Amino acid sequence: MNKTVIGILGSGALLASVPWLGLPAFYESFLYLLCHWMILALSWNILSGYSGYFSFGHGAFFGIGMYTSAGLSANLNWPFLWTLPAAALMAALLGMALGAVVFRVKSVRGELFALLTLAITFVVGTIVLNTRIDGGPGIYLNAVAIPAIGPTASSSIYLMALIGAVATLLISYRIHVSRLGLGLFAIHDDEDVAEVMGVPTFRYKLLAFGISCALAGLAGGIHALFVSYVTAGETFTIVVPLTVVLMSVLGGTRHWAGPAVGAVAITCLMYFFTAGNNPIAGKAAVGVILVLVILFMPNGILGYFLKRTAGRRSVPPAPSAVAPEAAAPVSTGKVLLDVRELSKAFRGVQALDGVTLQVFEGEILGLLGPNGSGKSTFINVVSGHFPATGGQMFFEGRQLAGLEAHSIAQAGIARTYQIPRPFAHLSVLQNVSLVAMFGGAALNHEQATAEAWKWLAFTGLQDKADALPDDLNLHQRKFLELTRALASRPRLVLLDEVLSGLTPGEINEAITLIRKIRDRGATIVFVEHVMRAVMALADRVAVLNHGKLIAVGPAQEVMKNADVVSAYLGTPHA
Ligand SMILES: Nc1ncnc2c1ncn2[C@@H]1O[C@H](COP(=O)(O)OP(=O)(O)OP(=O)(O)O)[C@@H](O)[C@H]1O
Repeated sequence: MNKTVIGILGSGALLASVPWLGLPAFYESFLYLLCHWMILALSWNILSGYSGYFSFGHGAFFGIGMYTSAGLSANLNWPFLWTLPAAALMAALLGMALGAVVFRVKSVRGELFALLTLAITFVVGTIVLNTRIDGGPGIYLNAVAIPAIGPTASSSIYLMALIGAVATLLISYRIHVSRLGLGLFAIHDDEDVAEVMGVPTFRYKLLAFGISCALAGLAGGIHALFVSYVTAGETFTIVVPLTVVLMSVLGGTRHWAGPAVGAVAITCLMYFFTAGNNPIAGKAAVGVILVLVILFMPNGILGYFLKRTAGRRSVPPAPSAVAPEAAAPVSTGKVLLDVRELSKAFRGVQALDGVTLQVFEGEILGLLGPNGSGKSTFINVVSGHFPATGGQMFFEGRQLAGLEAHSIAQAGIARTYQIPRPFAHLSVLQNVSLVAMFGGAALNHEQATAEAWKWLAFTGLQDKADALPDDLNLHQRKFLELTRALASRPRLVLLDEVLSGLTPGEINEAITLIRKIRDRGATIVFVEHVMRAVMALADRVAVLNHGKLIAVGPAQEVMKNADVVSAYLGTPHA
């Protein structure tokens, strides 16, 4: 068991002793509220903070939990503790049913997702109010037997919330340090790239949403007993989502404990002002503090302090990683990628028009063509970034058309982007190790980090391992794209204009590097406008024009082809 888990369990055990200290009941209800808001804020953060899908629907899932526990215990006489798993399950089912539809639609991201989840709160509230679930007068829980966990009724409710808070902290922490957490942070920064790098984005979002909703449902279930009277009007409001967003942003959404810090800070502040008969002043104070935090601590209180202490800590030296051993180039003549009649249309633009092309194992194939001829689209379709509109693609005999992008990455195809698209909030090392974990190499956390160091040494970026992508210059960002592609140990690498924007010296360096990549056993398809690089590297070239393949063969021959000359220079005027 690691120190963090021991710390969480130890603090929980200490707080669990409070009911036996003989303190006034006031302390228990105050501690109850702290735990209650901690569960809600931490659970919201698991989807919204980690993956960036801002949900305003937490009130709906919390409310479903409240009504499930209230209905089952007060109307159907279930023992109260039995109602809690049901509350969590009902909330999770609603969340996952919603996610199963919404997460498939690319356009429902950002503010649209927030609005949609807010609308769900009101829809669920209206249904509950106008059906037998509530029926109008609400549900009373006065007659429900409170499970005797502590010495008194109020201490029992507090202990239930404490157990929930400890469990939520443990779950939040475990997700943060797991593959799921890393995948969610990648989704936060660039979901499309995360998918292309091998992260199963749909499954991860759905799982995070399910866990988040289940915990909100649990908090709702316990809260039903705490308030002992449940009404739709007070449950399905904007208060819960707004408060948890404030708490999480205040504490820091990128840290597993940030929302807990925010929950403690805001609950204490509100309690302080309410106890002094100044609840309005308390709300104003929370607002002012939040504005100050957003302005001066954009990563929240915890993010701010962690950054400061990290700055003071000496950065551990990079392990003495050596670049991977060179494997013998494999030029077997075997077809690695077999593309047949591939087409892609974008509303009226036929970007690829029946392209048939074979890529042989161990070769470097240059993909050429004038601007807008379909080169990047070819890479986008083969890597699964865009679905094809027609045709077939076989990689090592396996059909790629119809596969999701993460499955294509896991099959052994890696790519770079013409304009580098690193994960902005992950360090250079994390950017590379993430791909080693999720891509074709499928390594565990430790192996992936070691693999990332090796490839950073190979591309000369090891001194930048702790930097954020924004701190890199263009040359380094292009090399980071390359390093990420290599860390997945791909059998096919698709390079999209890695040389554009580089100086002549940097281009020479990149040419040497691309040769080394092939010498390590990978097959390369590269899109390039820098002709001296094409001539120096390519075994064969293929030329596209208006989405059609017009020539393929050795570079010297193809560049003399009349169709190619006219595609680049135009047809001579009579
Ligand atoms: N996402 C998109 N939506 C609509 N049209 C697109 C999209 N991506 C590409 N296109 C269109 O498809 C055609 C081919 O574009 P593509 O980017 O593949 O060309 P390219 O050969 O890579 O060009 P360049 O050398 O300038 O990068 C162009 O007409 C382009 O405008």
